[in-house]
Amino acid sequence: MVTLQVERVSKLYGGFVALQEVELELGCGVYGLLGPNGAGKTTLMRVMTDLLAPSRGRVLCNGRDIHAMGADYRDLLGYLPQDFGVYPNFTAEGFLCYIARLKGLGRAAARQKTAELLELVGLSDRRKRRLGGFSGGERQRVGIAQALLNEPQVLILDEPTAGLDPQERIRFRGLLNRLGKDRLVLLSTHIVSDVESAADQVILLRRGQVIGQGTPTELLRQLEGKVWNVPVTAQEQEALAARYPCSNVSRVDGVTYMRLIADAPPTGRAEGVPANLEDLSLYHFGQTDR
Ligand SMILES: Nc1ncnc2c1ncn2[C@@H]1O[C@H](COP(=O)(O)OP(=O)(O)OP(=O)(O)O)[C@@H](O)[C@H]1O
Repeated sequence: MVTLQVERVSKLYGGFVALQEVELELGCGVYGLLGPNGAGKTTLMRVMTDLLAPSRGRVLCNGRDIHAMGADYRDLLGYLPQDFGVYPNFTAEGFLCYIARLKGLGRAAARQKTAELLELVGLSDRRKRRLGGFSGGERQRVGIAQALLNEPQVLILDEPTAGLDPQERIRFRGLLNRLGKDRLVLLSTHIVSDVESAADQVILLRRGQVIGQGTPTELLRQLEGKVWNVPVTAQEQEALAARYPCSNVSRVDGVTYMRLIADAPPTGRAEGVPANLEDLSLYHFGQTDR
């Protein structure tokens, strides 16, 4: 089983602290790195791929410093960068074969691996089509396939769901579940629903610091007894919004409900409800997807 340990990693860009004393221990499974824009997710992932040197601290894979491991680490690693670009004139099959050859696979092995991965990401029927005509979701799937060419034990995906439509997101979650069974998968996102159903563990990153790590259930325990569904009148709505963080407003049978985070019931009609990750994101980051 593979493990990754991030040991007191800090990263400074000039005087700006992008990561501060980050400590993490990861094993097999799917980890969702959740944080608002600018929290330091890409920086942390680049440090964990050994593409970026930390200012302080180090990352260990199975107990060995990844920088000292060099090519040995890259053999274990698959990476989908945030700005994954494709060559529009390549077919899906041609592109993957090309990357496979660059990664050192022989011609026959490259073909076989390409066919296998196109099947895994559900693109076999589109293998002869040019990438230039692919949708955002199809392109991301090609990106994931290229990251899997060397059968990595560590798979790092930076914002893999960017630009996916709802259908593609669901499909992507299924793929992640399969991939996380026997390897370490770390994906970053600022979209709460991405980690809600796909991640075994969630890592919360805010202003370069890890402010929480655990299963969604463990993290949600912090909010027990603090989330309220409150029926409101038009007059109440503004005053309550100014006073409490609001993770949702809904309308049912002509009544408006606000979902509020507060230590005590905000009004006499407030009903306590179980917290979800959307509430947690609002609580920690002051923002939701909505
Ligand atoms: N090369 C750089 N030089 C200076 N500052 C940088 C550099 N790269 C990133 N930063 C800053 O460091 C902070 C963290 O950036 P990073 O890209 O890691 O965040 P992120 O959580 O991935 O955000 P996003 O979701 O927007 O990609 C940001 O404030 C960013 O402006």
